[in-house]
Amino acid sequence: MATGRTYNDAIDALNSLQTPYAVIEARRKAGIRPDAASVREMRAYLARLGYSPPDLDRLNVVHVAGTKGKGSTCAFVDSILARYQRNGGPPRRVGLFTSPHLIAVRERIRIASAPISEELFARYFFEVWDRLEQNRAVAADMAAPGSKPIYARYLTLMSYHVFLSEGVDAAVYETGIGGEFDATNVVERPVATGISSLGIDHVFVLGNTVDKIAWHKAGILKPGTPAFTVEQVPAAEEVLKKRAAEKGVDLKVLKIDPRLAAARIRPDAIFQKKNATLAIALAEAALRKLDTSFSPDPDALPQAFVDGLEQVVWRGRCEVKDEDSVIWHVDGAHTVDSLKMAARWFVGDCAGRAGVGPKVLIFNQQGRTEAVDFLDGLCNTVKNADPAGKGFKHVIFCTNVTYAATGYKRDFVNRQHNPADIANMTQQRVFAERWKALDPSANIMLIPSIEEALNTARSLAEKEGEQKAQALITGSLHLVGGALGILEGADAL
Ligand SMILES: Nc1ncnc2c1ncn2[C@@H]1O[C@H](COP(=O)(O)OP(=O)(O)OP(=O)(O)O)[C@@H](O)[C@H]1O
Ligand SMILES: [Mg+2]
Ligand SMILES: [Mg+2]
Repeated sequence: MATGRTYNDAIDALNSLQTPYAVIEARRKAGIRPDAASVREMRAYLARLGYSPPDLDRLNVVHVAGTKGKGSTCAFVDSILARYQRNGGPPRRVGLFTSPHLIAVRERIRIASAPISEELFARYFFEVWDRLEQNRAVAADMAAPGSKPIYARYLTLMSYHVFLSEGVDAAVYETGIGGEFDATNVVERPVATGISSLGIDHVFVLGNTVDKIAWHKAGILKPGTPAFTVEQVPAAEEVLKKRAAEKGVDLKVLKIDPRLAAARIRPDAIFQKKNATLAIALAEAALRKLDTSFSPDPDALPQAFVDGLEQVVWRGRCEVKDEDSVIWHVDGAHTVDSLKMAARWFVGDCAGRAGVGPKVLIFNQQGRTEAVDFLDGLCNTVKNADPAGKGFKHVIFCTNVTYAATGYKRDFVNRQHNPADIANMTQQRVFAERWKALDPSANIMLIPSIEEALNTARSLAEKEGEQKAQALITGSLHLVGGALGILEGADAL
């Protein structure tokens, strides 16, 4: 481990906690999946830090699981609570914990909607590090003494320390993977729980059908805590209801909130209305607990709610950046369903602009072999929306390596993928093959880094046209974060 104690040192130390590719592969082959031991382990680390699960009650946690829309829902809740507080109500300080990060690791831990500073991150990171070292013997029966939790668990643990130390009294938590065995599931008495849209993702860990996946997500439901979800496919809804009943939880399945008619949410799409509906219910449940004078109006949203929904900032999702030669459409979708949403949003936005130039796709997804099946919906949605049936003119498959010359930005170092696959662009070749079958007329390119992919799209646009090219960057939040970092300067947050 590095001897310094700067933010960069903290990120290097954190990266050393990533499970290496070889270990992941060995586990996968042996069929080892996370189980109840992971939450036990989190409790042990919490004890080494000097906390017990009841201490987390001070955070008044709003806990969100789901396949898609978790982060968006959490950002809405955070934004609503922030506006409510500015109007003079509680909470005093709102914390937000999300994953993954887009541009810098510290985005995952926010206070008052802003990522904690590099200084604060470094300080708390090493406080956690030292306490874990000093208290190796504590709860040694629940986690190996001397060990540190893996990356995502470390950040979860650290977030509790940050929020408790900084006087946060309402904290919105996005689960990492699943729910039942997720690191965030050490919280025992959240003030509200929510399950956003369910679909297929993380099949190795969670299972390959939506009912198995629903089982995991329902693991965050807690007796005595108000629980909400949005309308789901029947197989998922059935499991959620069954598990809720087993726990004695009254799970409310929400239809799109009619009060949303008063708020202009972006994008104006059903999926986002579902996220907003869930967020409203969660914020209302949290405020009932935090503010005895709060009582929801069934007919209208308070202004703070409307403002919170309209002014939320949730980067990397349905973003447009208008440059001289290219209009960049940026969205971090990375499942079959969400990529269809992203494609629909892209064609809708292009259709709303005068004089649309050639369409360019920049796509990547690393480490998931099933990602090749993401392409069909993406390709067809764009082709079908065009009166002449034309799809993307240029299709660029790149890696998630940020820069051509210097490689990964520190915050994006990822030891969980096979380095040989990245060097050989193995996955990108499979994508190219599939796209050729889907749309033989497309100009398909393999480009080794995000920086070069953006430059290629720009120079194609400059060479070809009077009209601006329309580029869609999607498939991976790492790709999108890297691209935004380059488009805005590396420290843009
Ligand atoms: N309810 C939804 N249903 C389907 N797609 C959605 C939904 N909400 C958001 N999306 C799409 O998924 C992308 C990611 O959204 P968000 O960050 O809210 O999800 P998430 O659940 O936090 O995902 P992850 O943590 O796995 O990246 C968005 O850019 C959008 O394209
Ligand atoms: Mg996910
Ligand atoms: Mg997320």
